[in-house]
Amino acid sequence: REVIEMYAKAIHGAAKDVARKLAESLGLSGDFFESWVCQFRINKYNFTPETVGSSGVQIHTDSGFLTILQDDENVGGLEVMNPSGVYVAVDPVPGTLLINLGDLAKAWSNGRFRNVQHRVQCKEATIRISIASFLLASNEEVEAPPELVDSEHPRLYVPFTYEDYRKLRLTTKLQAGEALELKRIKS
Ligand SMILES: O=C(O)CCC(=O)C(=O)O
Ligand SMILES: [Fe+2]
Repeated sequence: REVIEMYAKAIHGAAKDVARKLAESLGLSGDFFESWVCQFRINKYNFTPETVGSSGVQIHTDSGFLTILQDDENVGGLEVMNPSGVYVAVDPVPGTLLINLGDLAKAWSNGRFRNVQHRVQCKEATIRISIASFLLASNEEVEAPPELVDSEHPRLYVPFTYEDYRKLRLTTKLQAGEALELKRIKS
């Protein structure tokens, strides 16, 4: 329990650091993510000879701002979709963490960041374990800061809370980023 608490605290801090640096890369400074929360999921895949070649996790985007993934060091299978729509395998690199951006990053950045689609394929009949830590918003509404909105970059999405958005993804079963388009401001 102590180890998990330490891990959680460190990852939460790292997630907020990375988010702040991403904001800085857009020329913004400020405490945008200070109150944002982190959620963890330990994924265990019981891959068998029958599941080889099939999907362990279907194609999806993560709903939060960013995900820090501690992937299984021995068992590959993660694939991300590149901008041309081609799956690219992300082979495990021991001792590293992987970061990918989710739907909130696209909304918050007014479309500048991309919510990357990914899936997990079963490559071999073995147990695969990964730890995904998601940086999610606080209770407040997520909206692009005014600096990212101008006449050339009109506001793309209505402000929404993460809770509201999570429910939308669940009820519509749109897991690959399409739910965000339901929040798009019609022009
Ligand atoms: O297990 C993995 O490598 C990825 C898991 C994942 O995409 C997720 O938990 O959202
Ligand atoms: Fe994911």
